[in-house]
Amino acid sequence: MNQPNYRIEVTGLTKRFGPVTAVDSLSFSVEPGVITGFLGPNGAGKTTTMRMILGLVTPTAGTATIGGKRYGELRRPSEIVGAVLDASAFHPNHSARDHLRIYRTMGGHPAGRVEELLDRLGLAHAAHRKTRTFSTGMKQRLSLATALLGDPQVLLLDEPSNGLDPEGIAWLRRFLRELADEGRTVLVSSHVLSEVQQIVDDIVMIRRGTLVAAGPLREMERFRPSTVLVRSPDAEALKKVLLRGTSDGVAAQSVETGHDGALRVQGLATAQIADLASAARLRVHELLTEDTSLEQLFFELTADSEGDAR
Ligand SMILES: Nc1ncnc2c1ncn2[C@@H]1O[C@H](COP(=O)(O)OP(=O)(O)OP(=O)(O)O)[C@@H](O)[C@H]1O
Repeated sequence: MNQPNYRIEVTGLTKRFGPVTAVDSLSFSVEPGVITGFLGPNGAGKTTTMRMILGLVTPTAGTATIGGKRYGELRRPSEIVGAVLDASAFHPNHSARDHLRIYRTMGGHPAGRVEELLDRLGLAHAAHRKTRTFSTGMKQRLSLATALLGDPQVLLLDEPSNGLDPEGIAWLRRFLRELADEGRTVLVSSHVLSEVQQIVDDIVMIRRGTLVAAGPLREMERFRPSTVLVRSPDAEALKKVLLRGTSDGVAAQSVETGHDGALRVQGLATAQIADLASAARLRVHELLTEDTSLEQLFFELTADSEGDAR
């Protein structure tokens, strides 16, 4: 069978709300079969982008397509795209089963879907309970069940890990993995990298509405400069030597002197530092590589966007 490729393609997407540019010439794609994390601090433009993909907000410029079509051009869109933008939007006096039945009927989905999804989402035991008694984790599950009623190939989830405890996050990870393994396109937004780091394969990172980085999470390693900590009684002389480097151009990109007098060197490996020190007859008492954590990298790459007026 020829299964269409439901890739999400965002091209030059821009949204201005009066003087505020929420999304600015943003381009990226999201592939089927993997989980993609859509990352950026609060206010970076994630929700606005997702709403444009879903046809809920009209772009000022650019396009967002799913399987090559804009949302508005999709036939029976709820069978192609499922979304959770607000995981608490339930009638408080409806039971989980009532809620799903209403949405199943509205969407014209098969009758068996409600029980099947209650089961799959681990909600069968709570199906009769009113949603106002639900925990955050149960609400997330019910939202996911609602989004999956049409058995969509594409899933867009806005901050699904918000408020989940570690067990809830582990459950979400397993569940989204199953969906991706079934060949679905899964886009998950978050403003906390550490919450989705264990969940996602690819990332799209934005800052102030523009793209910062995109690609497999493991390739983020190359954006992760390691710093070498150097302790030396000859620190000031060593700093000059490291910045000057070798005659064939191997030199430190930066050397900072910390409060403790230790040097923090970027752009040179420990062996290169040791060799340069030795050639200059300078003493080294300690050499230590410090890896930037991904969380720190995320913070650095997306810094200064929070609360900015744009
Ligand atoms: N309807 C609107 N009218 C005016 N400004 C808006 C509107 N919607 C969003 N914005 C602004 O656009 C920017 C991006 O907001 P958006 O909600 O898309 O960011 P986000 O990355 O999803 O952040 P959060 O994680 O806080 O939801 C913010 O400055 C926000 O105040």
